[in-house]
Amino acid sequence: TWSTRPQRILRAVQQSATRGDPRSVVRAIDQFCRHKEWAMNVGDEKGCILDSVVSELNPSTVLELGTYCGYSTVRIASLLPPHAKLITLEFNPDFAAVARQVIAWAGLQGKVQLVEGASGDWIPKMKEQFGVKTFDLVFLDHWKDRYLPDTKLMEECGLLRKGSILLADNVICPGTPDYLEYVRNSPRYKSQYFKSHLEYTKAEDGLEKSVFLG
Ligand SMILES: CNc1ncnc2c1ncn2[C@@H]1O[C@H](/C=C/CNC(=O)c2cc(-c3ccc(F)cc3)cc(O)c2O)[C@@H](O)[C@H]1O
Ligand SMILES: [Mg+2]
Repeated sequence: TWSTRPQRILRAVQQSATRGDPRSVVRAIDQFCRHKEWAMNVGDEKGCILDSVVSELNPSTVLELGTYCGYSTVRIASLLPPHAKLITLEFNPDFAAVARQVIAWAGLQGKVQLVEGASGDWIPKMKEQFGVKTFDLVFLDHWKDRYLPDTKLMEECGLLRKGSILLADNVICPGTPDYLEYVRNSPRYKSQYFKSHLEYTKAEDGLEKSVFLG
């Protein structure tokens, strides 16, 4: 096959979605991944939970760990208030290149800063590089064994404030047991599980929403 799956997802967006219309970009990716090729986007069912958390919080500063093709980046950015900023980290240059084009097709490049690099390297530099004080919302959707170390790193770097929300994908499938144990047992978090399904399937999965208590 001449292309990669992310490139085929981008082509589906360019062929089926309307430029500047984020909802049509989300729909095009969901259609492609449900009917043509499965891909690890948060998907439409968990995506609605993501949308409700973002809309309720109305965050000014958002961090996303693991951009992949930019599906959740587009969902989140399309719901942000005018001056809000979303920083999304992606260390695979091919995925980052696709995500940039998906985000641009949705017309959201003004709200999104896609940073090519590893979360472990960039989290300690957020304040000095991007003038970020703290994040109102962090969406974790990168390597599952990195959720916990990166959460501890964000705490150590002072990037979380009383009331910051961590929203984690895949806490059941593939699963993030050490992270779940931490946020559910630490006195510094109030955690809540939103039961759903693995994107485009009937398997159980869910999002964990954890409020940092300071
Ligand atoms: C470690 N620091 C990092 N810094 C920056 N980017 C990072 C990154 N780790 C990973 N990434 C990037 O995030 C993305 C990785 C996501 C990992 N996600 C999954 O493995 C995943 C996997 C499944 C899945 C579920 C069931 C199954 F049978 C097969 C797969 C479902 C999901 O929703 C998933 O999110 C890639 O784009 C990768 O390049
Ligand atoms: Mg995921």
